[in-house]
Amino acid sequence: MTLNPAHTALWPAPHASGAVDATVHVPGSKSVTNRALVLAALASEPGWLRRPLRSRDTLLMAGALRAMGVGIEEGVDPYGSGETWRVIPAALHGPATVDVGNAGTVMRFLPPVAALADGPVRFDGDPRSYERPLNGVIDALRVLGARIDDDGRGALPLTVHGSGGLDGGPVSIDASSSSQFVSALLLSAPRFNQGVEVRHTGATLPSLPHIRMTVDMLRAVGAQVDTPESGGEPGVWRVTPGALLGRDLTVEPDLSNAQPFLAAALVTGGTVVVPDWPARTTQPGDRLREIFIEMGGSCTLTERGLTFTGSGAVHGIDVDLGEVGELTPGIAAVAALADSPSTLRGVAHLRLHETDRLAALTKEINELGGDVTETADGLHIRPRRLHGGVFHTYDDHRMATAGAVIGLAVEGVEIENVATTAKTLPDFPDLWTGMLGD
Ligand SMILES: O=C(O)C1=C[C@@H](OP(=O)(O)O)[C@@H](O)[C@H](O)C1
Ligand SMILES: C=C(OP(=O)(O)O)C(=O)O
Repeated sequence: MTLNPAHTALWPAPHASGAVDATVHVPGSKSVTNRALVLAALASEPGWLRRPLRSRDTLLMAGALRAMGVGIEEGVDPYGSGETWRVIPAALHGPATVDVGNAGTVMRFLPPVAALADGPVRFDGDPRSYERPLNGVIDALRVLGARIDDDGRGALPLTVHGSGGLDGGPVSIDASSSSQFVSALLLSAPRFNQGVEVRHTGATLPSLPHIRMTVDMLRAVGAQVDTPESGGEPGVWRVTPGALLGRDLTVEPDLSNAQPFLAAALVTGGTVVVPDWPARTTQPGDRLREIFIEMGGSCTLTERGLTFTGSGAVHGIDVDLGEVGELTPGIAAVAALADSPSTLRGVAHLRLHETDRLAALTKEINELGGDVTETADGLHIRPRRLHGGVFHTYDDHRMATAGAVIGLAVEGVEIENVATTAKTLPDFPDLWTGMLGD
């Protein structure tokens, strides 16, 4: 076996010589881009995405929809709003093959779309994608009328034998391992004959803001959705069948990808401005305005964007991150540099993300001299004086950006496979050195 040099290469994480002072234009949200692509593909007329994220996860989503017959024309808006994709819906069909990579959004959101296609759609992906839970989607689709061939593990690889439509109706699922099970069923449901009623039966439900994002985006394209928050039963979402509109949507910056840059301001006592930070959003990254303030920063949100400033002091935090799990690696990195211990709770499901993030953060921070222990549902982090060394990333974009944050404060940190940031932020190394003025 030959090793891919990109995966073994070490990237010397830049050490900050002083307080950062930068404006960072953060590319579009992965979660918004991939939902918008699915909804536009299922609409009854063409739609546009402005400033979509162009990264591995979103290109996989676009490629998969194209394989099922959808037209996606990539272009640049002549009037200056940047990259624009035109999505032209079509009758969905197999045979098709979908490479999900290791994108949760692709592996979960597309099997319901494939059930609406006419013909077989084969799903495969990176080795890690075989280990990520998909049972909630597979079992639910079978209840709703789909035929699926899998190997019985409730995971990839699998083939959805689409018959050009799906009955839909009521279904119960345990989405405690991923909110994406709920989002997946809701996104395609306007096209199911009876819509859907999804009832979550598990004890916990992670990443609620991402389910709200699904509901908001469905409503924005004309779907009727009843939710627990709109007076419905707790743990139950209903989508009425109906045609979806083609819309012109400008994608917000990815606030979870803004995290390492805000963290840079926090740990160096500097200032980072993120233009176009939305005044109102369902993105979980918006919670950083509270969390990083509690950890020592301050911020103002104006028409210019978010201005985040570190005070020079970094404090530990005791916080439940269940709703905003994808922020955990970046918060753990800051916590390792703080002046007091931290407890991060509510994120047991991170063991099933891109990698086992709780194990990976514990091992990598401890190998730099840290003192992190795993708990049943999170991490306990006692800050120690850290030293340089290799920070392994396990093909996890957020491990790479977390390591870069530590590298700002600790000399001699080298990130293995920084190229893995291409999953959601291919420009990361350039944006990072640009922020530091190199
Ligand atoms: O729906 C989405 O866009 C996402 C939902 C969350 O997944 P989980 O609920 O599986 O954590 C989040 O962690 C992921 O990065 C994106
Ligand atoms: C968990 C994540 O991604 P995915 O969409 O692959 O689940 C993430 O981006 O942190």
